[in-house]
Amino acid sequence: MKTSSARETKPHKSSNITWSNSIVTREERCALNKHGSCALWLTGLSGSGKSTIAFAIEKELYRHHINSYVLDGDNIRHGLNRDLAFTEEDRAENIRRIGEVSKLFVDAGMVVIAAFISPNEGDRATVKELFLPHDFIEIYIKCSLEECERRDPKGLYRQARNGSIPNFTGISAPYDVPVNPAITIDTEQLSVEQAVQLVLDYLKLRHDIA
Ligand SMILES: Nc1ncnc2c1ncn2[C@@H]1O[C@H](COP(=O)(O)OS(=O)(=O)O)[C@@H](OP(=O)(O)O)[C@H]1O
Ligand SMILES: Nc1ncnc2c1ncn2[C@@H]1O[C@H](COP(=O)(O)OP(=O)(O)O)[C@@H](O)[C@H]1O
Repeated sequence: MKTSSARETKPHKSSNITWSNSIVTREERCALNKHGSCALWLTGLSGSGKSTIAFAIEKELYRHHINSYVLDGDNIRHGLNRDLAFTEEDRAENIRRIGEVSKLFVDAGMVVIAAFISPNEGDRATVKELFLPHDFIEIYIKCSLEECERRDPKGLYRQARNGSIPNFTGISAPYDVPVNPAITIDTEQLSVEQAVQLVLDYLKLRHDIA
């Protein structure tokens, strides 16, 4: 396991700044929404099924009148994180920023679904520390490299294998398998519907969401 973490990558540069408290609390926002808030953090190889499952969870939560929003790696890299590439440092910064954005969503009273490869255990642990323990739910989207490569939905593995994409996770860049995820979804064994049900069942245990 590598030792770098998102926090080490970006030190706090600002000085002379204070914190302004809002008058409306998270609890009041949740009361207005009629449900609690949390972060579902999906991690896994490219092609493992993160986006597919994230959007399916969002749809199911919507059906249950639960306000949720997907932050998806590819999409976020078109905007907020368009300045970042796939070096170890840029991935750490990518994950740090998404951790902070996810924290804002949770404070806003929503269920945020973050779907990022987030390959580094240290970076994921740093994000986890931003949250109260039960507000951060790490979900390992498990799928063998062989199957991800067979699916190759965007043709990226083929390009990584022929050398036209450097630092490709699983091929030429590492992926740290989560040590103790709250939920493991093996997409070689479970359908998308079963995966969504697993997450919804987990959320039911909290009593305030699903
Ligand atoms: N070098 C390299 N390695 C891995 N992935 C790559 C790379 N280059 C481009 N892509 C595409 O970027 C998507 C992953 O972005 P993430 O922000 O989730 O990556 S990371 O968490 O910062 O590692 C990933 O999307 P998913 O397939 O949905 O995981 C790819 O489409
Ligand atoms: N059980 C499953 N769960 C999720 N995706 C699956 C499953 N079985 C097959 N797939 C397919 O695998 C691919 C996963 O792609 P995607 O969701 O973009 O993954 P990621 O976001 O991890 O790169 C899709 O083409 C999807 O249809």
